[in-house]
Amino acid sequence: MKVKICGIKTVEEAQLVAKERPDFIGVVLAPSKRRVKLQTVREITDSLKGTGIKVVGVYVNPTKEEADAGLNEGGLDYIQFHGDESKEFVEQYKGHAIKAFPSNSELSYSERFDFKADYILIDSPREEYYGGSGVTFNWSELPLETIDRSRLALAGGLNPDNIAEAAEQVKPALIDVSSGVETGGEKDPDKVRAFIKNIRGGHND
Ligand SMILES: O=C(O)c1ccccc1NCC(=O)[C@H](O)[C@H](O)COP(=O)(O)O
Repeated sequence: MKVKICGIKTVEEAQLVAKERPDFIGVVLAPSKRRVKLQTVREITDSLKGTGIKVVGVYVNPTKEEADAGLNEGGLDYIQFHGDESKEFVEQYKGHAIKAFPSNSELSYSERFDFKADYILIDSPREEYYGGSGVTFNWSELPLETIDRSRLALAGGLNPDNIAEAAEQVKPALIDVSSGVETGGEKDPDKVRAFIKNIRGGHND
């Protein structure tokens, strides 16, 4: 099970979180209290070179120019499409694509998994925010027997206290968290450590 710590805002925060050895770090380029500039993204990706940690840029309905600039100028490994992007748009980024859907999407699970993205991320229900809301949904609504669990990414209100149960119940390929490992709006290394430990059964490796 891979882990993504999302909403990193500075090189310093990236370095602190990297010590806990997540598989992915996320930076938000969409309108958000966590939004960062492309220049900062480049500084973060440069600072993580050689660590093996992949950097994911989170966008809501980007243009092709914006997504391409994220990969080429920002040095991103993946683009996370967190809006209402079409199948055709997302497919252009196969090999570098995460497609997020709110748990209350109008699309069926089978339609969501028809998107040719590397991961299909199921997040909190869409209400006020597109993402990073810290709101949990009922994991038992996921049709685990019929979806491609090797591409399933789980997010939405996860934290060090509920992650062991979520991981055990859902067994996704990727787990994504933001609010649940923050204190006062900043990433909290102790919470990140506890979160990853509770997924990896006591080992941070
Ligand atoms: O984090 C944001 O502010 C954000 C804003 C707009 C679109 C997506 C956003 N975050 C995407 C993520 O990948 C979060 O990690 C995911 O939504 C889970 O967030 P949380 O419930 O806070 O753990």
